[in-house]
Amino acid sequence: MAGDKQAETTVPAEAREKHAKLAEQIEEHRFRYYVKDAPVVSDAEFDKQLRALEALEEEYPELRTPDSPTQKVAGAYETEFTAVQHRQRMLSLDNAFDDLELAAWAERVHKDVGASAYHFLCELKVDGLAVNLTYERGRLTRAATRGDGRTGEDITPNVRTIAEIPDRLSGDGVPDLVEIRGEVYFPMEKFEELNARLVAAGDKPFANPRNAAAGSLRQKDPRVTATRPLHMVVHGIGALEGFEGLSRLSQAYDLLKTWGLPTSRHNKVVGDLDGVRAFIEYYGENRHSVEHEIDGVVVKLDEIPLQGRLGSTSRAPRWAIAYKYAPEEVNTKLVNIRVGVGRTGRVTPYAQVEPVTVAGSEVEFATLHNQDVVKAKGVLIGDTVVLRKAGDVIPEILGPVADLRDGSEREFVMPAECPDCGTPLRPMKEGDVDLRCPNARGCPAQLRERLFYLAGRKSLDIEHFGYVAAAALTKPLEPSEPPLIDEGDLFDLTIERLLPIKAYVLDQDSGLPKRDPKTGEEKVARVFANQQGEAKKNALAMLENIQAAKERPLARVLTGLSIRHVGPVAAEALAREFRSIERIEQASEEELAATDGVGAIIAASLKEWFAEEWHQEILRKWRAAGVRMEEEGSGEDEGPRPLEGLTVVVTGTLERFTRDGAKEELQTRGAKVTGSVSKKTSFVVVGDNPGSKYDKAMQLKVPVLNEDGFTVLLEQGPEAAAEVALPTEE
Ligand SMILES: NC(=O)c1ccc[n+]([C@@H]2O[C@H](COP(=O)([O-])OP(=O)(O)OC[C@H]3O[C@@H](n4cnc5c(N)ncnc54)[C@H](O)[C@@H]3O)[C@@H](O)[C@H]2O)c1
Ligand SMILES: [Zn+2]
Repeated sequence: MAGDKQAETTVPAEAREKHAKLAEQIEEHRFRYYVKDAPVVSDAEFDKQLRALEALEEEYPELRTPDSPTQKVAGAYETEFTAVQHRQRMLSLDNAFDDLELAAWAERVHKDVGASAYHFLCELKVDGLAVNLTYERGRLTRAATRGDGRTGEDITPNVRTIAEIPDRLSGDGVPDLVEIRGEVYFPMEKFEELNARLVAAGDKPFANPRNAAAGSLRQKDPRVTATRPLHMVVHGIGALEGFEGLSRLSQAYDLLKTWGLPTSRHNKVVGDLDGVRAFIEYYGENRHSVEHEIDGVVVKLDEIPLQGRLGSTSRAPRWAIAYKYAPEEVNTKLVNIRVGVGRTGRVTPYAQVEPVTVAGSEVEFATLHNQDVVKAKGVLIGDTVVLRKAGDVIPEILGPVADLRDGSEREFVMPAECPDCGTPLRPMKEGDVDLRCPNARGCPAQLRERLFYLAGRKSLDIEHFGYVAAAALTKPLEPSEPPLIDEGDLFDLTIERLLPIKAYVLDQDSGLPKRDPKTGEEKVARVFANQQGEAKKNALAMLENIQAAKERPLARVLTGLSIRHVGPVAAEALAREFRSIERIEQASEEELAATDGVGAIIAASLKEWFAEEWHQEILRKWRAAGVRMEEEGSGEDEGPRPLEGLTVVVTGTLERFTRDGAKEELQTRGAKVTGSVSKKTSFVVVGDNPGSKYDKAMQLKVPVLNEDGFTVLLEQGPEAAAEVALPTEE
């Protein structure tokens, strides 16, 4: 405050207390994280606390004492491992949470570097734990954790169990002594398996893969570590003796690779900050195509002599910065595990959590797949859990924060009966993990999901026919008889039947009634009529759109029948090959299975579907209502099919046709289009940059057509095309 000059020297007691409390909390979290490998708050929450402490010290610099958590590399604890000294200190990294902070760092570097030319080395920030490997005369003599940066824990026997880490360096120029720094990580795809094993053995599961890496490596018995699929990536060099002339870190990595060390294939040297930004953006979008979890990007000055000139603070080098991505993991409470009924009757548990915001959206539900997955994850109802939302992917629960349990948590029990219709659940086939409600016709939930799918984009695409309508038509509160007991009467719906309907307004994600945010009551609405009892515009539009949907192509109608395994792609294949529902029904299982893009499982499923009497009834009603049951132009008035019997491959870029366009031209003339060249191929059509298919055609002496030849094939047929085929060499 302006007039309060004197107060600046003394820190208010309140701030001092707040500082002490925060510092203590942070130390506690670090202990749980680095020693117990079981943090109780998310990294984002931890980072927030640390930033709050920094802000406090910014305001009252007196509080920034050397033993403040902001000034230290975390991790000086008494543990079960022998303490060992690092030859050179292992530092932490300063963070940038946005482009401004990144640019400010680059600005400082630019100033400090002076007139020298320099480059940025971009690396991925691997989410694991840091290790220091000492090699003497090429032999691994010691491995240690980071600890407080000077003293770490001796984990040599544990590290020796990691296959990727060489016991002996190979190749030329191996130095007398070198400290290799890197990150040990646990692959995401093995994580659930590990937790399943731990839970089965009565042990505590890990909350996320980073804790699994740390917990697996820091085992007293290295034989346990040996059973864990740990990996490592190198990200630095400490002490180095008997080796001269390293000028660039990127080149040093190349050298380490020749010695047999696991370096990263994702590193990139760039000339300026825009290059760094492009790298950050690229991996922001492709975060999950990397073999390990990443929580950011580390940008380093590549020139080693310049690194030396910039030096380090007490906890981090000035020549590097960690750019952190938005966190994808949060901790929240698992309020309940519910079960939902899908379109094919599959009953799946899903998690209901205390609503949290993660990766930019509010999450209240997360998938749990099936009852075995719930067990494997080791989560209990009432647990604090780690929830992960990666990009557009459906949110999932990673694992429980077992250390926060108070005994009130309870295990999830899969219900024995369908939550919607009460029918006893059972697996479809013996040995299936998934349970199903076998009441396919009468289960209102299954019908609701089928109708919603049928009205959706992939099928009949009926505008104004959404989830709420699907629910209202299948399980209204009033009248007691629903207008639809299966799909059969869909096209005969009238506005008179819709007007009296009152129903819950359902939420599409959970299938639960939405609640009024003020009263908390479940929302009930007259779905199709306004307050005067007249038809809503949307209701009339929906009915109109239902009528229009009768004209949709055969493949879409087929998709809308919700035949198991028959999605849009299989439906396309069936429509193309058989051209009417009747012919699909009459085809033998072998004929169906032999169709490109169909196969035995779909063939069997089709046979099963047609065998149901109520399915036949749906087809009869739809046919009577005028729904398209045949491909346009099929049957009697089918156009000429001059390319019937030919198999054609299209490869490379054509000028006058898109790939799909070329395919369609061929298919409407009766040719079969496939993706690979064999002896049975009649023609290969090649555009620019045709690649290996062209070579294959040459090898097998299959006639090859260029774009002009392709036009001849379409317009004049196979004989004329054969005349203009390109000469096969030799
Ligand atoms: N949840 C909790 O309770 C809790 C407690 C303590 C710490 N943490 C988390 O741990 C992290 C803080 O730990 P920190 O101080 O070690 O800092 P940091 O993890 O932010 O950065 C330093 C570390 O990054 C690692 N790293 C990964 N890839 C690297 C690369 N390519 N080049 C260089 N280093 C690389 C190194 O091990 C290095 O020690 C934060 O993410 C924090 O949220 C969480
Ligand atoms: Zn049911």
